[in-house]
Amino acid sequence: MDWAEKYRPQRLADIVGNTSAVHQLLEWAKDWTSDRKPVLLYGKPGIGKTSAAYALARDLGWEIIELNASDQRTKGAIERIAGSSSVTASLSGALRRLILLDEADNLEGNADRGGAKAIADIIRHSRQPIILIANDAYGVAPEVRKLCEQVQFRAVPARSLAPYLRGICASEGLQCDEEAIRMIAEDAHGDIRSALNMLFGTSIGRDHIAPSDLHAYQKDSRSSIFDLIAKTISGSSDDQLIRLSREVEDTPDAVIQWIEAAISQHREGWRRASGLTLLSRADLYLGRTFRRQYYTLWRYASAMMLIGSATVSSGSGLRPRLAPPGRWQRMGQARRQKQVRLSLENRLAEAYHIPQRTISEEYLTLISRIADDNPSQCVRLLNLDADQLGLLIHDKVRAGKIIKEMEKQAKDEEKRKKGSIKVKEEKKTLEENPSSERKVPEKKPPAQSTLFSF
Ligand SMILES: Nc1ncnc2c1ncn2[C@@H]1O[C@H](COP(=O)(O)OP(=O)(O)OP(=O)(O)O)[C@@H](O)[C@H]1O
Repeated sequence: MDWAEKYRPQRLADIVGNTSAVHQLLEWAKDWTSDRKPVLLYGKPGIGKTSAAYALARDLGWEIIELNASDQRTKGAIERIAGSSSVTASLSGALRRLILLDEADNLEGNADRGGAKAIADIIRHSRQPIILIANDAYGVAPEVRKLCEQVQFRAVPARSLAPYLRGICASEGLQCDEEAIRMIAEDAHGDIRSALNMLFGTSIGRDHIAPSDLHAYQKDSRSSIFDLIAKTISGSSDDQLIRLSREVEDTPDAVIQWIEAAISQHREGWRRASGLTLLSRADLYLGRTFRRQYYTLWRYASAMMLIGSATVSSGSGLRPRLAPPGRWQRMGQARRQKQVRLSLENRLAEAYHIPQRTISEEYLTLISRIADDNPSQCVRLLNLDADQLGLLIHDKVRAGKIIKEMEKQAKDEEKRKKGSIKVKEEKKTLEENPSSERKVPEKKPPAQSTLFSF
């Protein structure tokens, strides 16, 4: 068994790092009642989200049902599996049944059509606790996200990971040099699964690990795009660049964008101009590769983008900031924005019984003006989240404040309600037992509300 599985944390206390997230999760579970929101655990892969959910269930003696494969994500299947289990008592006699929805940021794919809506319905009606897991909270459909309490898992820093790796070496009887431990902890970038895999991979056939063994293991494994771009800009040899380009997982059309981002950082205009000219030639070859389905052309494209850029960059002394191309980030933001817009238009279409397209083309400006005059009423009526309101009133910051204020008011109202139930009980006790002398506070009138309409 590989070590990532062998050392999967069994109890919450075994989870490395993320103390406050684990605490938040435990508090949620301890106080759980059926009107409590489900939890959305999010964060990058390999940092313990799934393990934490299982460990929580084990610590509390809860049963766990996991739904993760996309073929289980059709509306009917979700309703059948999670819907029924969420409202019936556990057969095994466990106190509760924890429903785990992994890959919650992947509910809208082809096989999942209807998934997000089904999950939103289940969440609203479930009488059992639910944990959703996602890498990116914003990838989760807004109608689901806003029903959840969000708990962020963060990448585990190398200084917390190193002692953990040392412990594993000790229990495996493996000697590992401090420098090797440090390198593994840092190379993992917070991903504990990847650190364990690297340690396990390097340990095969050895009882001692030195930093040089690690290099050998890393060389055997795939090189990262970071190595490839750094080596290209530092002007490494043609052979080395071609070898690295075969090892990276990224396809040439992704690599070309990374190089473009790095080449654009040259101070000298001629380097930028020559580099970008070469990239545009490489891009032509890539286009032809796809159009003609003739993959031999990839080689020309790779050679031109890598060897060409290395020639242009050699001797520049540039140490580029290696970051994913800004265009991807902008595309991600645009995609997110589009999702918010679509969910808003669908909500309006449903509320006013007007087709979504008509809303988009004819009514959005009008509704936006009305919403601007009375945003909180609009939120109440249409059940909007901060992103949707921000889009409607064209002001993200104001929308955030309004939603926060409304959540606060809702909490206060909840407390007031609980208080008035208590007062009623005390009043009843007083009537039954007049000798008791407690004063009954006056009941406040309910908040006024007006209708939002157009
Ligand atoms: N915080 C942690 N403490 C201890 N071990 C961990 C932790 N995070 C990850 N691991 C190790 O990595 C393995 C994978 O972790 P897990 O499946 O919980 O990650 P994840 O965040 O849910 O990742 P993914 O998003 O890919 O599902 C575990 O079996 C465990 O060995």
